[in-house]
Amino acid sequence: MNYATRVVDLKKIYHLKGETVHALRGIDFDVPEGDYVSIMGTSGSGKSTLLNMLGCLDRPSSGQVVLGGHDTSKLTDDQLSYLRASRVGFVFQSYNLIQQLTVIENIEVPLFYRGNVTAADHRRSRELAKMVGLGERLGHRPTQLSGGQQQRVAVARSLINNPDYILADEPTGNLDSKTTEEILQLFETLNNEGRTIILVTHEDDVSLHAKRTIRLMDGLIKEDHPVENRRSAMSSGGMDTSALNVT
Ligand SMILES: Nc1ncnc2c1ncn2[C@@H]1O[C@H](COP(=O)(O)OP(=O)(O)OP(=O)(O)O)[C@@H](O)[C@H]1O
Repeated sequence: MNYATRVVDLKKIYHLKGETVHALRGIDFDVPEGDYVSIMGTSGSGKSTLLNMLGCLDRPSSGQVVLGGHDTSKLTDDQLSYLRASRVGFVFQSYNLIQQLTVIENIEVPLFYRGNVTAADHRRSRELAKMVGLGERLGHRPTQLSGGQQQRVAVARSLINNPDYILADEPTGNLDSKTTEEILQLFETLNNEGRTIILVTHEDDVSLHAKRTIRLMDGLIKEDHPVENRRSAMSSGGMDTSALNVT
């Protein structure tokens, strides 16, 4: 089996003003390619800390996160940044779009970290915009878009580098229920096309759309199980996914 990532005895200790916080106390799990995992847990259970490790935003105190064959704890800052930019697609609760840039420019932002942007890249960003239903709004700026549309831009941006997985942090936290369903439908379509998704959420309703739930408690995994009675957000009609180019 191929794995998008493997997490081995992951520990994270923070030192703050003479205090030691054991945020992660020995976490083990694998994410096979094509999985759709929701990470849940009460406030302070370690979700953000784990997300930071999976997103190569921080390093473990001990243990491993293996991504693309690399143990991230062994990489230099530059290597870690490169891995982050090339192998992880991020979707955040607050979209994190650049207000001065258009839809198409926002989708292309991750390419600038990689270096040259080719004509093929421009074609792909247009196709991704179309795939998320924004083909007619390429020149709009974030303030001219609804919350759901902004999150669609963020999803398209997360895919521009053909990442190993999408890491979504409360991606529907700012959206109403109808728009939440639309974004979850988009994730479901992407997962059906083979994309691996790791999603952090507080909401049971959202986690029921994933294939599997990992529940953290006090820095440890309390539960890791397939989702029973999985919900589908798919409605008739579907979506144009021809730009996804899943490999
Ligand atoms: N930079 C830091 N320095 C010191 N302690 C930290 C730091 N970041 C997190 N912690 C502590 O680590 C523990 C886990 O925090 P974390 O933010 O990962 O939890 P969480 O599950 O994401 O919570 P929430 O749902 O409230 O965001 C908490 O006790 C928190 O106070």
